[in-house]
Amino acid sequence: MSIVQTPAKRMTGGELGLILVFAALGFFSIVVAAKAYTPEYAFHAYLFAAASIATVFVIGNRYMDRPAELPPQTIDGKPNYNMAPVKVGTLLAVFWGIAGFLIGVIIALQMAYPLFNFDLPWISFGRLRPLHTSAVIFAFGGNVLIATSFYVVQRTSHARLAGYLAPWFVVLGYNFFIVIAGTGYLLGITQGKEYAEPEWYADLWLTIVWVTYFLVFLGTVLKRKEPHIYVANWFYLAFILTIAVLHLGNNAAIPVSVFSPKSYIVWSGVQDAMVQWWYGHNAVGFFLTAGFLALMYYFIPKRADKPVYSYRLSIVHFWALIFLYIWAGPHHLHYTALPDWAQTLGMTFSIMLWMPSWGGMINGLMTLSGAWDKLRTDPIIRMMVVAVAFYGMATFEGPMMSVKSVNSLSHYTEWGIGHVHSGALGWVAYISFGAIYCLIPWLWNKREMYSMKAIEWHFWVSTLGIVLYICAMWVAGILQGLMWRAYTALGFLEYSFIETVEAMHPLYVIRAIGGILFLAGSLIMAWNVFMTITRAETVSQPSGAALAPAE
Ligand code: HEM
Ligand code: HEM
Ligand SMILES: [Cu+2]
Repeated sequence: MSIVQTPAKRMTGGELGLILVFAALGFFSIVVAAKAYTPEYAFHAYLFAAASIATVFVIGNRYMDRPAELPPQTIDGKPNYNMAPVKVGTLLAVFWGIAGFLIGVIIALQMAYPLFNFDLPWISFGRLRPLHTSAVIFAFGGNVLIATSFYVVQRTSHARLAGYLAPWFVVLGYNFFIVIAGTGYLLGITQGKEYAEPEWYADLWLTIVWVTYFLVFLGTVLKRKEPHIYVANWFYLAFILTIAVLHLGNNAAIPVSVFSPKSYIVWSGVQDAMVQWWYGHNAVGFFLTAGFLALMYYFIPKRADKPVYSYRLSIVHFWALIFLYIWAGPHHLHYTALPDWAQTLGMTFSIMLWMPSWGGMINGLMTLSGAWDKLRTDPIIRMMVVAVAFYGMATFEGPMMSVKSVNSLSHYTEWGIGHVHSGALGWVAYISFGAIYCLIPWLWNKREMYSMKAIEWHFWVSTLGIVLYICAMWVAGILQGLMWRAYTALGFLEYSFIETVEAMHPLYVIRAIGGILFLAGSLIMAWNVFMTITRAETVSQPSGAALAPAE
């Protein structure tokens, strides 16, 4: 009789540690819930408690079910990639995208027809607006960035994602932050800082998740089998690191009590405004720009099967972009109490920022040189190239709007909203859609997306939506700005405020129609994603992954 020796199964330090930490957090949350000052805060404490207890059980079950050995780093000499967190992140991105666009459509309708506020505080414009911005930027954009970064860093490093539970903690912990933030807005919990609305406890949680994200990403880069760190990874690293610094600086707040959701920011007066827009502007620069440039640098060359146009240009524009963005924040505070020199500094750096921005655009577009026909034949490439073109447009418009005399017209008007959405819909969402269309077949081992025809439809329907949206907002913005500053011969204001509001109405209706088209396009994408995963033809070697990476 022979005895087969199996290694004894042991809990890893991470499993045991997380079980203990979450058990403690669950207990602590119940205490906080019981003593909370407000029912809304108690609700959040219960959510923390429920999520903590669930996590303890999930980790325990996972430990019971798993073999004694952890998954190997390589199988037959090939890296054993960890794609499950990437899959979940990608699907969550599709889900949150639709949720965020839908809320965008609702607030667009509310601006055209105030009736849509239904006299309910929870869904009034003031609460839904931050829900929209957070859903599209942090929930949709954030999941796209986390999922693609975990995919790209593994493939370009030829290494399995660092950590065993850590990648799951990042994906699920981040999405828990989104739930706390979003439900908080509906219940009226906010610290009132644009794009940084969540209160202190949500911010603390995000800090822990984000540091883990940084460690997982960096750990994977350090394990790499490739001598080079591929350019997309520099952009991801800049994004992760800078967002951490911005988040800490702009949320330096002291809570009233651990039993209260309310906190007070340590900065005061115009310093607070300056820190807020140092944060806000660089959230655009590092979340909505650097992060998505990483997508551009991986998915366009990969899909087009071409190397990046210029390696040198990518280095130059990377460092220039990082150096210049950090100083441009004051362009959000023109003609305020901020010292004049700071405003001029912000304006100057914004104008300089045009160059490295277009450096990136040129590098993205020219990657297609010699393969321009793909624009006609491949709707996925077309979507990504249009995204880069919109990036170029938004980064031309931005420097222009940062010039004080232009800003005196554009500030406070819908022009800003037009600028935001040419960047957001045209650049951020389109490059994300392109990446999702590439990723889904690669992750689920399919030859292609289920329906190319549906991608064509998505492209054209949403392009029409974007054009309606941003043209309406440009007209609205300039009209608004000119009406506000029009004087009569006697020096009185030519228009009462309500007249300017009335003039906006048709343009708001057009914007809402544009938004509905954009939302419709994303629903087509969701259907296509579902059909690809469930119905499309499976291949043993997914087409995209077989190509040599474009290092
Ligand atoms: C169906 C698509 C969308 C619609 C209908 C929509 C609609 C709106 C509306 C009505 C506002 C408020 C405007 C105002 O207060 O005057 C807004 C603000 C905003 N949206 Fe969207 N949106 C959409 C998609 C997106 C996406 C994909 C992003 C980002 C990736 C985005 C980012 C923002 C931001 C950052 C603001 C705040 C702008 C500011 O304060 O200057 N939106 N959106
Ligand atoms: C060189 C690049 C850019 C520069 C210099 C720039 C400059 C500006 C300026 C001057 C404003 C108006 C500030 C005000 O009057 O309140 C603004 C607003 C904004 N921009 Fe840009 N922009 C750039 C690129 C982008 C891109 C690519 C995006 C999106 C992906 C974007 C998103 C936004 C957002 C969200 C706001 C609204 C902030 C708010 O809530 O008030 N920007 N930008
Ligand atoms: Cu800015």
